[in-house]
Amino acid sequence: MPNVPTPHNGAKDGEIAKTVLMPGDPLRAKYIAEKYLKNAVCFNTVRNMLGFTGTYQGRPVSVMGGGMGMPSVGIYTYELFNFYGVDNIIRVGSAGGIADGVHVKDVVAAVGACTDSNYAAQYRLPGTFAPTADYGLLSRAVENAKKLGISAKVGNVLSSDAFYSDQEDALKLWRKMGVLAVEMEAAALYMNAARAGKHALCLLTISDCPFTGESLSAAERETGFTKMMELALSLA
Ligand SMILES: O=P(O)(O)O[C@H]1O[C@H](CO)[C@@H](O)[C@H]1O
Ligand SMILES: O=c1cc[nH]c(=O)[nH]1
Repeated sequence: MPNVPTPHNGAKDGEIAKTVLMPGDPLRAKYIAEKYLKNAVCFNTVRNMLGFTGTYQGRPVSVMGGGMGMPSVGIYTYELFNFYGVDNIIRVGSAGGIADGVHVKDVVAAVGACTDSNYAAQYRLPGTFAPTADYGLLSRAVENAKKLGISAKVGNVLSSDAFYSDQEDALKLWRKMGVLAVEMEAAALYMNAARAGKHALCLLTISDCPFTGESLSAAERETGFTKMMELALSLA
């Protein structure tokens, strides 16, 4: 591959598996590699955006941080899909629960990702693009969740550009549209996958609920998402 390594990823051709799990936090990537992967080898330390390849139940899988927000995840996923030959990226993120009945530690699978971002403008479409999960990955995630005894909530999420928004009522408006949770990357991941003809899925664990004040600590966010991680690994 003439484009690798890249300015953001030190991996050489062949060092990254066809399926990549992608948390925002590179330390969550390290945690997943150490806890679940056999013979994990670190392929990237550029900007401390750690990436590892190993095997899970005998199958090759990589895990790499993607950073926070759509510009960051947009760079890493673009390079993985287009320069490293990756076929599947499964985001394993944290999110704020906004719909009634969504609580901390719940697992959410994002069918679609609404967004307040302008990321799609680059495609110059004559309308509005609907960023969606890959149906094959999503349907397998739903099946595997049942087998693993995980009650995943499946629905729409919001990928927002602002964690701290000046628009106080924004989340109430998305909630009226049935949106389950808010995070900051799925829409760009789904758009990059669509444009590259590849596959993506966003799995989330609810870390806080802005309307009720429920919240997990930073340590629980780094390590406490085992159900989601095992579900994502089952898709590799
Ligand atoms: O836990 P991660 O995967 O980083 O996801 C969520 O957490 C960050 C904000 O705290 C944003 O990146 C948001 O999408
Ligand atoms: O993006 C995020 C992630 C967690 N919680 C939120 O409220 N927003």
